[in-house]
Amino acid sequence: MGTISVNEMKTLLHVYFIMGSNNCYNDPKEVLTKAIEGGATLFQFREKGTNALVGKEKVLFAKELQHICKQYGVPFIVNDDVDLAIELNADGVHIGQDDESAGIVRRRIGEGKILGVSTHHLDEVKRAIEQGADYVGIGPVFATVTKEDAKAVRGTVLIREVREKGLSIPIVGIGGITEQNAKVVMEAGGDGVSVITAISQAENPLETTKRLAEVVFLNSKQ
Ligand SMILES: Nc1nc(C(F)(F)F)ncc1COP(=O)(O)OP(=O)(O)O
Ligand SMILES: [Mg+2]
Repeated sequence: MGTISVNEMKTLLHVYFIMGSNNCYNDPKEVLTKAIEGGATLFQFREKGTNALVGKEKVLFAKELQHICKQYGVPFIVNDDVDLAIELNADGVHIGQDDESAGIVRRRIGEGKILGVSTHHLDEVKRAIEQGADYVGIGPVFATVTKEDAKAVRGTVLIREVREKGLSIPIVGIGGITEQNAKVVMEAGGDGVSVITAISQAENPLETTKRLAEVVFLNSKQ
């Protein structure tokens, strides 16, 4: 199987739920199930930070969430941990600027897997494209409560800049995104929004995801 098409990747990025065990008050398996039933189009397993699971517990937890994604046909992406992604035969990986280079990770996972890269400047976006990324995460768009070492809030400046340069790489915004502010990400040229807290700590993850999906759909360029 070759790399995913740009249009298919853009569709998958519409409502990109990201979660780890330490992002939830309630049962993470229940939260993920509700988010998918509410319309989440892609899931990223991001187990890191305070009280994150490690070792065998992390692998078992990842397998449980991967099983839920498989039941609903939602691709399962692993953050940072390329070895775990390969071990689980995950649908892809997401790496940051401090991880292995995108070129090396692309060679390790092969052409048929999804490769996402975090970017904060135009040169990082161009390098990600050259090295085989299927999408880029751009942020933090708004202040984030989740990522302890987040970079400066950038708004949608870089999303606009990438589009003004005529680059069609699929883009997902990240950082403090909610149903109230998701529209600006789409208007700037984003293909979707990635969300942790707004869904993982929602009173009703299904309804919250549904409303977020509606905002994205109404403002999607596709
Ligand atoms: N995890 C992410 N997912 C995305 C996605 F595009 F998928 F929305 N964009 C950005 C990040 C942040 O990635 P990174 O800079 O490595 O930090 P961390 O590993 O702490 O998440
Ligand atoms: Mg990372």
